[in-house]
Amino acid sequence: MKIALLSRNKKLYSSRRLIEAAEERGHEVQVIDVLRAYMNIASHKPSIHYKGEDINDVDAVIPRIGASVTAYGAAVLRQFEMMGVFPLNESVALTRSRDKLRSLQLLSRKGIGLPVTVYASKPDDVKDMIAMVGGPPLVIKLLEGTQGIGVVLAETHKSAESIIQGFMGINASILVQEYIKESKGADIRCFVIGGKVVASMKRQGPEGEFRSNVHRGGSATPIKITPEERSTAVRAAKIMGLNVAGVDLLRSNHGPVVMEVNSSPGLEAIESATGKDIAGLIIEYIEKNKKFGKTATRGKG
Ligand SMILES: Nc1ncnc2c1ncn2[C@@H]1O[C@H](COP(=O)(O)OP(=O)(O)OP(=O)(O)O)[C@@H](O)[C@H]1O
Ligand SMILES: [Mg+2]
Ligand SMILES: [Mg+2]
Repeated sequence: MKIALLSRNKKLYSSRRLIEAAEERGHEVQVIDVLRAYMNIASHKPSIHYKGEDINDVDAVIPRIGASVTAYGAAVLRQFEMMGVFPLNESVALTRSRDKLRSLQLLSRKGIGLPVTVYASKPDDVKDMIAMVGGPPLVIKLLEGTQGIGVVLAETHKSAESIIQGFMGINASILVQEYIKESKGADIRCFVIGGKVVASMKRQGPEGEFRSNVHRGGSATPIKITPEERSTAVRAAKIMGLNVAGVDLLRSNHGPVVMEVNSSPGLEAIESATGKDIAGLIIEYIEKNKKFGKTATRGKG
């Protein structure tokens, strides 16, 4: 089959591995930088052009769309869906997962365990907000943060208030969250493909750091997860509508809680921690499941 890989950089580990795994299995991969793709929005005749070429012979599309190009990338993916091309993850699920509030709301309505979380833009009553998550210590997160940047632990009322006021002062939307102390600076990444957890790793922050992000010096090791963790990860991916997802969990006293669900989970850490051929499993999933027009929304968004 012919696979379109939506990626801005084919030299990145995850892109390289997906290309390698597809080619090993005799497939052809075309890498498309979404920002350079252009689309004809003609009635009943959707098309995508890339570098002067009409892309009309693709069987499946793998989105690896960076957070900064989510909207345009999702439009390109949606165009493929309108053409009947099978997406590894569909555009609706991708945009859902990129919106932290929408994700938490979707997960909460299905009863997935979550850290107690309050969202705010311009709260008048900061003290009430702090009380809602059970008081300090608590975690304050910039909604736009990534790689652990913009995630702060406030240990006292005073520091919580001043950090929240500081973020409000620069008009940043924030999440205030119960601090899961029991997780001891570690989180669990469950890699889900087609409703199964195919690999999982524990990420542990360095001594004295509550954030486990590999970019903040965290280390990754394989971990055996519990049946409850497994079913939580699988359900979370399903609720988001993702065929492939990286579900991040914290081990709390009240069971596994989901921190976030990633629609383009990286392959490097999980493959090197577990030694598993995740890229190969993704291509296999496409081989088994690709079907013309097989999406929940057929590009309706
Ligand atoms: N409520 C919490 N309790 C305990 N630890 C937390 C909590 N929230 C976050 N952490 C720790 O901080 C790390 C970073 O938080 P989070 O994943 O929410 O932000 P991020 O990694 O910057 O965002 P993104 O994953 O979207 O790029 C987590 O991996 C986890 O180790
Ligand atoms: Mg994270
Ligand atoms: Mg993330």
